[in-house]
Amino acid sequence: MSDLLAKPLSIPIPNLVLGLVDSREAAAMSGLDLLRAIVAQDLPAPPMAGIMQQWIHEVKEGFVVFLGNPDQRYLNPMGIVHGGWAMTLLDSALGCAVHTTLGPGSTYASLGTEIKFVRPVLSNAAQVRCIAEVQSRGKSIATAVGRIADSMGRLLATGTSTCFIRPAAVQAMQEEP
Ligand SMILES: CC(C)(COP(=O)(O)OP(=O)(O)OC[C@H]1O[C@@H](n2cnc3c(N)ncnc32)[C@H](O)[C@@H]1OP(=O)(O)O)[C@@H](O)C(=O)NCCC(=O)NCCSC(=O)Cc1ccccc1
Repeated sequence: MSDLLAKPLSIPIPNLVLGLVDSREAAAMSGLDLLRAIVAQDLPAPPMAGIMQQWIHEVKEGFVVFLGNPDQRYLNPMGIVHGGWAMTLLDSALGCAVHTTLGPGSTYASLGTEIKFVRPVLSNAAQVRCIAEVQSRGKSIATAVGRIADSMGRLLATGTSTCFIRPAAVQAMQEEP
């Protein structure tokens, strides 16, 4: 994890195609395949990727890398990037790390995400990177850990998330009329 965070960043923002994946199409794919398709831009990134300037960059089972471009739109009255921006980045990355472990038809939701702000995110920080990994995966609960670093590899924040997983069979029953 630390090696990746130490790499300097110069990755341009992709020309994100924003939208929602059709729910039936999404349900037919594993979480890993769905997220890979979004990274490859074969499927659209969610609308919030454009609003927050945060997007998924790399994905493998139990592991994701998100990138984000903090800019002046996210400043709080104290002139640093609002903590919610970093929280959103971590919550997305931690949730997506868990999503990579799901089979077709399963769904998940974050139950709680905790963040520690180590250094302020500055709007001239160029680009930040968030790396998240699944720590444990049970039948219904998964935990993931992650960290955000700036373009110089300095640690900005750390976080953990607990996610609730709804297996495909249970999800299908809930969707029955
Ligand atoms: C400062 C402290 C809280 C304590 O740190 P300590 O343990 O005593 O350590 P230290 O003082 O050494 O500082 C560590 C490093 O940080 C650097 N640095 C610090 N300040 C600045 C600066 N201004 N600009 C640039 N850099 C700064 C400092 O140089 C050092 O860097 P270095 O190691 O030399 O390279 C630190 O943990 C921190 O900033 N955390 C992030 C908190 C955060 O961002 N929270 C979320 C946003 S709040 C929010 O949105 C809520 C809200 C909404 C609406 C309205 C109002 C509020």
